[in-house]
Amino acid sequence: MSNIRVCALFRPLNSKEICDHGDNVSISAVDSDSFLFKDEKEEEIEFHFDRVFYQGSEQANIYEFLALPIVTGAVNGVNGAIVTYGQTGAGKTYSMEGPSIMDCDENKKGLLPRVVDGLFSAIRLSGEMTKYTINLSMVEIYMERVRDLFDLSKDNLLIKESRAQGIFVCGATNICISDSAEALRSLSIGIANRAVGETQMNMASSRSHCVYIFTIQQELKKEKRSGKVILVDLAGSEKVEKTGAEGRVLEEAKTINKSLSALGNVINALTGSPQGRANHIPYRDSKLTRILQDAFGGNSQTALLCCCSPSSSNASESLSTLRFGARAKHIKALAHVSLTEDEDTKSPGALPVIKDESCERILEKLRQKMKAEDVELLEQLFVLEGIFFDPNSVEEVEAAYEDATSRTILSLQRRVEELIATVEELKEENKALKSWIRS
Ligand SMILES: Nc1ncnc2c1ncn2[C@@H]1O[C@H](COP(=O)(O)OP(=O)(O)OP(=O)(O)O)[C@@H](O)[C@H]1O
Repeated sequence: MSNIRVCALFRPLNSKEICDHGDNVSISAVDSDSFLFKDEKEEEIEFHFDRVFYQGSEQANIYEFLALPIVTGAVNGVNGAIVTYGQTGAGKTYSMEGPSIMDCDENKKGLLPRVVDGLFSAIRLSGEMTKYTINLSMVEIYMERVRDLFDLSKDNLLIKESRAQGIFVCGATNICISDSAEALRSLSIGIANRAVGETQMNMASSRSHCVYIFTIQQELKKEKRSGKVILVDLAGSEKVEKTGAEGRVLEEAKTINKSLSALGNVINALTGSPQGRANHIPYRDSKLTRILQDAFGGNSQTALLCCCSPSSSNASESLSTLRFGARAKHIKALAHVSLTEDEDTKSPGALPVIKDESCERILEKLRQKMKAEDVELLEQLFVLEGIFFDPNSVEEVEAAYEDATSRTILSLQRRVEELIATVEELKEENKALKSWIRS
């Protein structure tokens, strides 16, 4: 069973599209989960998704189908991510925020305010015995730098991993929210800060990924659980580099392309894993995939909303968005509950025992396969790279080891190149000195 939901969304035609191309659309609906798409050569391709939201769909229906299961999961300790993908102007931010995060018509409210309401109503329904704490952080990824949207002075944050928190943005402001109104106020501050940062850097919001992280901790007697919902409004997926862009715009486009490709590669690796064998998943190839690691891996539920313009004038970009979504639909992963550190190490429950056994089994296999000094090197590299993780398989350990060693080899190669250059410079200097002495 696949625990990723992939939906396609077609926003209404806008006035420019109508003015330039009339009401020519590239899609014709078959039913609620499939449609025919006409590409630029007028060839028809049939697409199937978990659900298709055609023009005029209700925001409430998108939330209920795509996000509600993730909200319910997060309140029960299962991580989840909701990602909007598509070209600039395709409706990603509208789907996420609605026309405005505050003061918005109830029907038009986007996923974010609905997720907030959903979290608090799930908590209300769960009874008074359980104590919940919800924290919110908001970061933006621009040119592979992670910036805190609650504190713009923190503009190059690191992504780390710990047993207790899983993947987290180190040093990001975490706001404890106690009700929907407070959450919306905080979100609107983050969104306003994003606009301030854009002006400061002369950058458009469509060129950065915006990441909203809700962490939900629950405590019942001595039992603690934690789940999180990550919402990502991705940068525009359009192929800017083909338009002859140069300078910073080209650099931005390359960086966005790289991170979206990394997202695609992670999806491919998850999709292409042969049964029963853990593939190496290249989460570390971009900040985006690293932040999403525990939302795309085993412990997660994922939702991808592929936003498209219905206009035939945008057929090429819409096709690439739909292909991305179609590929993602094959992700297979098993959701399970996150236990906090206390429970992880102290509880006599089944999971920690399984983990200990599997760790011991992995170490034993490594000892058989590798020399003692290699195992030691592996440990040192993990400390150097700040890798703390719970290996689920020998393959995972080996993949991380390969990652760390290839980066070390790369940096050693660079050092050797630098030294060769220095030797060449010294030789030249030596030659010059010798001829100066002779003359
Ligand atoms: N479902 C929708 N219903 C009505 N209008 C919409 C819808 N989706 C998008 N729009 C309108 O289309 C325009 C572009 O949408 P939006 O800003 O969400 O695009 P985007 O994909 O987030 O672009 P960017 O990458 O530039 O941030 C907005 O003016 C928005 O109001």
